[in-house]
Formats: sequence, C-alpha cells, structure tokens
Amino acid sequence: MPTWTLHTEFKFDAAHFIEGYDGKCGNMHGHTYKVHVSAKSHKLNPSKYLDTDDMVCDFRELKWAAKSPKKGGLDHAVLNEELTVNPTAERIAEFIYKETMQRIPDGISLKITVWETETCWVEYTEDNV
Ligand SMILES: Nc1nc2c(c(=O)[nH]1)N=C([C@H](O)[C@H](O)COP(=O)(O)OP(=O)(O)OP(=O)(O)O)CN2
Ligand SMILES: [Zn+2]
Repeated sequence: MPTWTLHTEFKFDAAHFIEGYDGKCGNMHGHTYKVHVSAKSHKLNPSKYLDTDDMVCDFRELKWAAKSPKKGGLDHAVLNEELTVNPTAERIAEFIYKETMQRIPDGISLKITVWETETCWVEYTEDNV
C-alpha cells in the first residue's frame, strides 16, 4: 500500500505553571518547546492552497502552533490561558494533536512529540500503539 509520512519540527516559547504542583513547576516559568509532527497517509489530498490531490496535507497546516496567539498559535502564550486543562507536556501534546486534526484531511495518522526541555519529551497519538 502506498504510504507517505510527513515530518516537520518547530519551536515556540511559552509560559506556564502546573496547577497543584508541589514544587518549583507550580510557579510561573517558561520553556522553549520543541514539537515534532508526523502525519502518515495512504492517499494524497488537495489543500487550502492546492486544488489537486498531491499532498498528505500542507506542511503549513502542521505548524500552526508556532504562530502567535493573535494568529491562532501558542508562541509567547501563557499556556494556562490557552488550554482548558493543566498545561503539562502531556496535555500540551494532546492539545496540539486535537487542534491539528481539525486542520487536516480525514484519514491521516498523526503523532505529536513535545520536548519541554532538551532531556524530557512526550509523544501523543490516538492510533493504536
Ligand atoms: N510528566 C511530567 N513531568 C513534569 C512536567 C510535565 O509536563 N510532565 N513538567 C514539569 C515542569 O514544567 C518543569 O518546568 C520541568 O522541570 P524539569 O524537568 O525539572 O526541568 P529543569 O530544566 O528545571 O530540570 P532540573 O533538573 O530541575 O534543573 C516537571 N515535571
Ligand atoms: Zn515547566
């Protein structure tokens, strides 16, 4: 079966605190988050900018979170204000997954990896793993 997997990475800076955390992470602080997105599909699709079936999805639709909050992204955001849940790395990855799924065609398997620091990261998918 033909299979294409897109990969893209981007970074954004954001502030957060973990509500209820008994330790320093309960105080407002910042991270430069790195995000890796993989998008796998067995078919190609048209996109917002291309009418023909030649893309899994537009790379641009995978990188929305790198924009400022005014443009719908997370760069220089306070994550406690953007997410309705406690902004742990786990929840941020889930949030990016769900928001990205709304921007891309059906039938794409997505995996989101979020690095909170160089040595700590989390993967999120809703596929059977
Ligand atoms: N499973 C998770 N554990 C922790 C999360 C998280 O989102 N998911 N988040 C934090 C804090 O946000 C914290 O900022 C990260 O702290 P830490 O890994 O300790 O990073 P430091 O660079 O500050 O590391 P030091 O070893 O303390 O210098 C915590 N845990
Ligand atoms: Zn933190």
